[in-house]
Order: sequence, then C-alpha cells, then structure tokens
Amino acid sequence: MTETGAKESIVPIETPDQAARSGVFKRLLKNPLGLVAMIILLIVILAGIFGPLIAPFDPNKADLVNALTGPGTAGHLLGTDSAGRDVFSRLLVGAQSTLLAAALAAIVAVAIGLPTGLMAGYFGGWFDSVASWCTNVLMSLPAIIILLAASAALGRSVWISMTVFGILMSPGIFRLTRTSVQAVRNELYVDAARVAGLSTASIIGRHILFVVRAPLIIQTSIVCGIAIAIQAALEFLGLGDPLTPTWGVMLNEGFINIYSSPILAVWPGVAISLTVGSFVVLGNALRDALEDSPKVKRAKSIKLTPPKTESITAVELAASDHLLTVSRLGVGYPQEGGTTKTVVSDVSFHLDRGEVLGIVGESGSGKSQTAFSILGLLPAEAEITGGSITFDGIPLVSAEGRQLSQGRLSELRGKRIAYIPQEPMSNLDPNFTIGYQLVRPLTRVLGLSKEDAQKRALELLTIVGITNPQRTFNAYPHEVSGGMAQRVLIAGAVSCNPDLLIADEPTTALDVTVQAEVLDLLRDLQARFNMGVVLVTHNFGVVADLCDRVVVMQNGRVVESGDVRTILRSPQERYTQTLLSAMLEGKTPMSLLTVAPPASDTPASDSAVKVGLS
Ligand SMILES: Nc1ncnc2c1ncn2[C@@H]1O[C@H](COP(=O)(O)OP(=O)(O)OP(=O)(O)O)[C@@H](O)[C@H]1O
Repeated sequence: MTETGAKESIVPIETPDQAARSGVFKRLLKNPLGLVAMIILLIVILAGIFGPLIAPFDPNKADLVNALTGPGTAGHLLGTDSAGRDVFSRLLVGAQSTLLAAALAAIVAVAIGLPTGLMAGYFGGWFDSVASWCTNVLMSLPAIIILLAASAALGRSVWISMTVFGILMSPGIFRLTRTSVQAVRNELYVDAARVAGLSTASIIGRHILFVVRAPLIIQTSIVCGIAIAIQAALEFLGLGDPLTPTWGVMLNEGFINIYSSPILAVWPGVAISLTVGSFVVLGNALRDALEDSPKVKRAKSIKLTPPKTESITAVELAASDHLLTVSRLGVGYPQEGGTTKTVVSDVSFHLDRGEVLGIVGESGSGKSQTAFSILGLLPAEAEITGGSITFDGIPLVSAEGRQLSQGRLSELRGKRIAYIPQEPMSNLDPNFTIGYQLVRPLTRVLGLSKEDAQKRALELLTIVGITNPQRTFNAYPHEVSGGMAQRVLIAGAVSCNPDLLIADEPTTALDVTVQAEVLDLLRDLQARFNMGVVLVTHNFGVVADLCDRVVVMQNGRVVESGDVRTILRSPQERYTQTLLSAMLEGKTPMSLLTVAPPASDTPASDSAVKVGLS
C-alpha cells in the first residue's frame, strides 16, 4: 500500500506547535501594549536575577548618618530610608523575592486548579460534584482574613502566605478550566480522536489542553499580578519579614516616613504598579495573540461519550466464523418514571472479511445506534438492553450483557476497527494541521517514529486521491473543502489497515458531485485492504453501488435482510419496496412519502406508512 506515496518527495515539515508558537510571538510583538509590558517584565526579571550582584550597596546595611537622604545624595541613586539603607539596592534585590513569591502563588493555583478542572470537566460525575463543592467552599472564604490568620498561626513568611494565597486562587483556575473543557469535550473531533484509538490522557493532553491554554495563561498572569499586590498589602500591614528587602516592606517604610520623605513610598509604589499592570496587560495581549489564530466555526456536536461499561478482565474468545456478529441486539434509553425508550430491538446480522454490508433505513430507524453499539460509543445514558456483539471472536457485548471495558475497546478502535463519520469538518480539530492529526494516531497508536508517520501520512493522502498531499498535510481543516476533509478522514481510518470499517453516512454531508468520488474511493480501498465494511446509509442507491448484503431497518428493527441483488430484484417487505421506489423515483432526501398498503394487507390504523428519507 505504500508504493504510490513512496515516490513522493518528503520536505521537512514544521510542526503545528512550532508554527503556532512563532505566530503567537509575532502577533504579540506587533501589539504595542503587549510589547511594553514584555519589556517592563523583562527588566523586572533581569533585576530579580542579577539584582543581588549589581546592587551598589548591601540592601540591609544601615547608615544612620545618611538616613533619609534624597535621590543622588552620597552615591545613593534613589536616596536612603530611615535606617540609611540604599533604596535602589533594596529595590533591585526586592524584585527577586517579589517575583518568586508571585511565581509560587501561581504554581500552587495552577497545580491544584488545572488537573482537577480538566478531570471534572472531562469526566463529570461524582468527581465533578465533589471538586465543585470544595471549590465553592474555598471561594466563600474571605481571602484576606485567611491570609491574616495564616500569618498569625504559621509565622510571617512570604512563602507561607503565597502558598495559602495560591490555594485560595485555585478555584478560579479550576472553574475556568472546567468550563473550557465542558465546551469542547463533546466536539466530534474529540470523539474522532477516541475512535482513532488515542488514550484519554493523550486526548486531554493535546486536544483539550490546547483549548484551555489561552484562558489559563491570562488567568495565571492575573494571579501573578494579584499575588504581588496581596504580598505588598500584607507587608504594608506589617506582616512581612522586616529583614527581607521586599517592595511591600519598602512601601511600609515609605508610609511611616510619608511626611519627612514622601518620595520613599514612590519607588516601591511605581515598581509594584508597573509590574502588576504589566502582568495584566501581557495576559490580555497574549489572549489577543492566541485568538487571532485562524479559527473555524464549529458545527454543533452530538453527544457521543463512552457508555458506562462493566469491564471484563479476561476476554473470553467466542467461537465465531464471522468477522462481526450482531445477535438480537437491543438498545434503550431509560426514561423518567422507570420506562425505557427502545431505539434498537432484536437486531441481528453478520459481516465477513472483505464484505460490505449496508444498513439502510429512514431517519431514526436505529442505524447509527446500531453502529455506535459496535464502536462502544453510545451516549452515556444509553443501555444495551439485550443481545451480543462479537468482533473476530472478541465479545464486545457478551450474551450476559457485559460490555468490553473502554481500555480494551480503545485498543481495538484505531487499530482493528476504524470509523468514518458523517460530518467530516467537525471531526477534525480546527486547532491543528491535517498532517498533525494524521501523524499523531500513527505515532501514539501504531508506535511509528515521527518521520515514518509523516511519510506514511503523505502516502495515505496520495492513496485517497489528494493531488497535492504536502499542501493538504500542512493545511488547517478550514483551508480544505468538505470532500477533501472526508478523504483525509478516510485516510486516517485506513491508516491502521483495519479489519472492520464502519462508515456512518460518509457521503451525506458532501456535494452530489463529490459523493460519487468518495464512494468510488471507498470501493477501491475496501478491495485494496480487504476490509469488512458496515455502511450506514439512508440511500438504496449507495447500497446498490457498494454493498454485497443489506439489512433494512425500520423503527429500530430489521425488517428484511439478504443479498443486495435479491433484495433489489424482489423486495419482500412493503417498507423495503417503499424505500426502493423512493430511490427509483429520484426523491430528494428528507422528502416524505405516503405509501398506501395493498387492500388486503394491514388494519386501518396502518393504512398509510410515512417514510421520511434523510
Ligand atoms: N440520546 C438519546 N436519547 C434518546 N433517544 C435517542 C438518543 N439518541 C438517539 N435516540 C433515538 O434513537 C433512535 C434511532 O436513532 P439513530 O440515530 O440510530 O437513527 P438513524 O437511523 O441513524 O437516523 P439518521 O439517519 O437520522 O441518523 C431515534 O428515534 C432517536 O431519536
């Protein structure tokens, strides 16, 4: 399968991370306020690092003879305080402890708020409830009282104060992270990453964390700014260590001598204001720079999270001749009042290697629910109410109703079972290039080196008929057409040479002209990789074009199944006949057909069957 692509020249590829980083930095430099804030913070950081080395005087050395001298007197650039200590030296040395204390508060806040926010937002459930409750309690505490109490109980240490302050600020980071994660966790590209076999940690670490990074950076810079202000406030109140030269202690000194030497309060005041202001401005500038990145409108997602599963530790291999066997499958949604809404009932079919099975039916007939049952990706509230699913001897759902654990399922998905979705665009993460999204499962799931994975991704793009694979590789999803995006997803699906491919209405969202090309491509790839394919469709034309056998579904049940030629020649059921005649009459999707049954057929209540083709 690699010969076509092997002839392609491989040029060095800039990773999306590198591209994104350099772009953000350039945009940041173009923002005048951001640039000024960066320069000020750079000066403060340099002062923090080199201050103790370049300070002209010992910051704690008293010289009572020269107390409260003005700027420029006796070699003291900014004058001296009431003990004759050099103000400039204290300012330089104070930068270090101020910055370290702010960093400590930010690290503590992020270390607590980020992981808990990620887990609560992604997994929800009891962890979310407990973490949200703890956060609410923390937020209801009056921060300044807690800090004063901590100083009184634990001592006048800036490090203790800032650790406590970091804990008090962590709910802000938690809430921000949780909300950002909740906004994206049901995006189809997150589901697509899951179907591609990526682990939960990998999905959170890349797709989810990427979305959280911008608000997190802003919040962290604000926490740094507030921490400096709080630290100064505590020291101003006399709760700092008087022997450590910090800006807050200097501010306190300035206010004590406000009448005799008012300028003493100006220097630390200016230093604190500039640093706090720069942190806030830099945070905003960073947000603007990140938000200026190319964006695409995200399609509304469907909820597609793994169901509650009872894991089976040892997978018992069931004796089965078929690649896939679905036997008497039932799926339902528990309703209020204890009833269950049955959406799939008693569905049975099988699929062999190298065979294409079509599942056809009107909208809402249970096709997708059946497909998602096989993938183990039913919504969390769904229940398998009966039956079994066996893939190559592995019971995905056992006859006793036990479902394979998500861990085992994700080993199969992306390696042996692949999926092509209905909406190509919303299944690609708009934040990453197409190449990156193809390469990642190849390195993570198949264990290829980065270079091999890049080579393979370019080959796959060539195989799916993309004429300029390198350009597509480097493009973001919004830069390609819907048909191209579907080809990319097909490339991703076949990248692992799967045994089973589930394609859920793969052409529905595409232009009519592109539909035929994508179907041709699927036919070619199916033969080339000798895959078993389950093709979910509402269109009998697609079934006639591609499938060997077909299962016709209505209201969650199989009404007829068999060899495609036989069903096309002599459909036995009226429902099948209606679907077929709709295709032959060239009815457009979503049209409603009213079909009168033969006179001898059914009771009056069933005298008209409405079939909506979606
Ligand atoms: N989360 C849910 N809660 C309750 N019912 C649901 C849920 N998801 C799907 N259903 C119901 O399950 C039934 C089958 O849906 P399914 O998506 O399988 O239909 P389909 O044949 O694939 O239709 P389409 O071609 O429109 O995708 C529908 O009646 C639908 O309303």
